[in-house]
Amino acid sequence: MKTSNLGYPRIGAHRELKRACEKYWSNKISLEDLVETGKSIRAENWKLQQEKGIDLVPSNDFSFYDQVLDTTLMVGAIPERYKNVQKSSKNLLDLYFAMARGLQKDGVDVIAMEMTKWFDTNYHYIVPEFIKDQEFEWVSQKVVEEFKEAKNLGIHTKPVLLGPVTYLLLGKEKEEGFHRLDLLQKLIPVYHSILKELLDAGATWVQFDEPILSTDLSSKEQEAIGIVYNGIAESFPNLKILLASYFGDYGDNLDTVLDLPVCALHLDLKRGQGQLDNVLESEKLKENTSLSLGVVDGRNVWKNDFETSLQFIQKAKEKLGEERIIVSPSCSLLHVPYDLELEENERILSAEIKDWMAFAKQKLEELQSLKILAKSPDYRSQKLFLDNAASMERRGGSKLIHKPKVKHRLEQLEKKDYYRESPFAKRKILQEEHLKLPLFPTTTIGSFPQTQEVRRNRSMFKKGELQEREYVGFLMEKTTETIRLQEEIGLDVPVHGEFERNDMVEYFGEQLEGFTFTQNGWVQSYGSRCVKPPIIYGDVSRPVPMTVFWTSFAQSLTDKPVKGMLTGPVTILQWSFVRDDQARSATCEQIALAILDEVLDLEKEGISIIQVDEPAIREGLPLRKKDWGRYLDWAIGAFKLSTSGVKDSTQIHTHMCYSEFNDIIQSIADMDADVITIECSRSQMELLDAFYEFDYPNDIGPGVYDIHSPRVPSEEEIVKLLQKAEHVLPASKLWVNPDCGLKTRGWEETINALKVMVSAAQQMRETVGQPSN
Ligand SMILES: CN1c2c(nc(N)[nH]c2=O)NC[C@@H]1CNc1ccc(C(=O)N[C@@H](CCC(=O)N[C@@H](CCC(=O)N[C@@H](CCC(=O)O)C(=O)O)C(=O)O)C(=O)O)cc1
Ligand SMILES: N[C@@H](CCS)C(=O)O
Ligand SMILES: [Zn+2]
Repeated sequence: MKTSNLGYPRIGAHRELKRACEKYWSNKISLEDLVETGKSIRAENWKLQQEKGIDLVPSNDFSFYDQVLDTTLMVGAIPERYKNVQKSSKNLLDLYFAMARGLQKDGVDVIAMEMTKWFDTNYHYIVPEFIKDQEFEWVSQKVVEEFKEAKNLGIHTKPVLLGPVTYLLLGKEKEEGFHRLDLLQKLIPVYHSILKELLDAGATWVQFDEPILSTDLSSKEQEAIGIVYNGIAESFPNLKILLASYFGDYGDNLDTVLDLPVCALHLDLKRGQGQLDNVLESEKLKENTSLSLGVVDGRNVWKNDFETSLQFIQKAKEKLGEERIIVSPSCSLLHVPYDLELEENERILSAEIKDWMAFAKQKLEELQSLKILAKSPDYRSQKLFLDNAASMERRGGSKLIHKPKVKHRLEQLEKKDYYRESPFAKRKILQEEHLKLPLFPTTTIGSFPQTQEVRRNRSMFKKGELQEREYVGFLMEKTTETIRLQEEIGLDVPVHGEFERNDMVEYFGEQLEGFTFTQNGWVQSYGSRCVKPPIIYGDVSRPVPMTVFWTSFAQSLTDKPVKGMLTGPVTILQWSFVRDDQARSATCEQIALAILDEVLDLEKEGISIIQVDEPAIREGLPLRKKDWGRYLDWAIGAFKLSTSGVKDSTQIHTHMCYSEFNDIIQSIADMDADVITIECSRSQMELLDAFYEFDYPNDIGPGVYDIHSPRVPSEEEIVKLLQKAEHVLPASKLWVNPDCGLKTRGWEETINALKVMVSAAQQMRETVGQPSN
């Protein structure tokens, strides 16, 4: 029996990589310093995993930005627009960062590659771009270099490669007339060259990640998997292939993978528990194929229940024998924080709840314990097991979890609680009378720049170095300045700016009962950006108002209607670590009621426009279509529950970014928000087509400029986008706003861009009804 890990967090236990990257990007440290930081994080991770008894320690799971972008550079799929950067860069990392972030320097002006969500996680990958005559060549040697780097430290690793089928399918065709899978035959030789070099360097195992196998695949896509892995096995008979899919079971792809001549097949037994029986009972399971049993949850922070895991392991052991079992996490540990031991402040994370949890480092220990216990004939009498069982029992019996009042409130819900009083058409008239907004009303999505100054003040306040009075005074100043600024710029619906928030989810988690949070539980979201997901351990309720003070304060500074800003129940759920002792739908409904309480309090305080952000609704969609209906029922239901109790004259907005709407447009319409603001500029308003074709009934604010870039758009550009929008939707339905919040931007570019946006809206008002050319 072996233990294996699929991947380890790479941002550094104290976010060393984040800090080093950001310093390098602002020319504060040299390339050598940055490279050194990467090297020391890798060494630390490898040594730790070795110390914790992991037999198959991954390499090439490290990344300076993203593992999909690493693959793009590895196979030389560098889009044409970076060729000049490639020629002028002295090193591959600068080219790599230009692809990730765009580059505006020394006369070069090149936009970044698109970024989107990695399956149903809050991690973002850089989308590969392909053309019809795409060529591939082995460019970046990273995978071989890192294998050798570990070897020099005396650690024999298992290199991890993103498999070619998933890589191609996650990309986009940038031209018409071909399908990206047609490129497979050109891509395979590059993988073969790499494998040859890895074998020459002494590699034995290679892990191929093909998480696309947890989604619905066509027979052509399944065939592609067969072609790739039969080909590799044939060309490299001495290579031990570990094929890994995760975030779900293999479903209809199971026969395809069981046919493959691989040394080990990884099963995610957290998301796909039922598949172990299917695999063990299948006549197709090859005699020499081992199973990597993903029993330790790589997507959550709860301590492993050894009894459950050991039952899986024993079952597999009885059927296959000990030597064909590998004990693993369900997926890479990239999605969980580093180390629970760093959580030392009991006032933040109580000892009682900490006892129920395991972060990446603790999960390594769990793998080792499971291996030891699985080898023991009477594991239930072992101390390792008894300690774990006692902890499970303490959690099960804890008084912190169940709140009868919350459960009772859920039981009382009626159908009417999920519906607004009147249909949209009637609400719209009442809202127009009440709000008196012009055509093409202008607004922003909520956050304004979270500058170093804002973060430093909060950090000082949290450390006790700044009194509450001073911190609140500082936030009041920022909010006041921001309201004044929005008035000067001429925005019709100002916001308070969200300066008091560390994060749009964590901030709410900190104020809700049933949630706890961490000091250092950082998880990479994209590139150098991290989030600290709150942890939902019990029934959720809202003890006191969360945003009323700041919204009312902002409203007191202006006669314009200030838009209240909340995060919606599905997004709070999706971006938190969620309790695993009840259905996610039940937890989501509890959060919805807490948000409803806040919505009603804002309304009571005279706030007439309330935005409930739901950027994660699309991301939470199950990976298999058959599961969509059930999810959408409860997710859309939760949003409606959180917003339906208001008066007809109160305008509910929602906001979504990173979303493709075509396949869920009916559900978006069912949310019945009076206004939806969406990310649209990077697709040049293409996303609006879904709203047009569906004849979407309510109002829409298609984002008119990209907030991920410091670039200030021109008025002409925005007018063009708005005219495009007006072609598909009547002017009376359109709002004007950026793609998303402005928290990652600087002040200067924010002010300039908003001025241009307001001016473009004015131009549109003047031309309404006139034919545009
Ligand atoms: C909209 N997005 C979000 C997602 N998920 C969320 N949970 N939240 C989101 O907003 N998913 C999809 C997208 C992802 N986009 C982003 C965008 C930006 C960030 C980001 O900027 N992250 C910050 C951390 C934010 C935060 O929690 N800040 C805290 C702590 C700040 C900090 O590091 N403090 C320093 C001290 C600072 C000083 O003294 O100067 C420290 O603790 O050492 C805060 O503001 O209080 C990031 O820096 O990565 C994430 C996702
Ligand atoms: N209100 C949030 C939404 C981000 S998706 C913001 O403006 O940052
Ligand atoms: Zn957004």
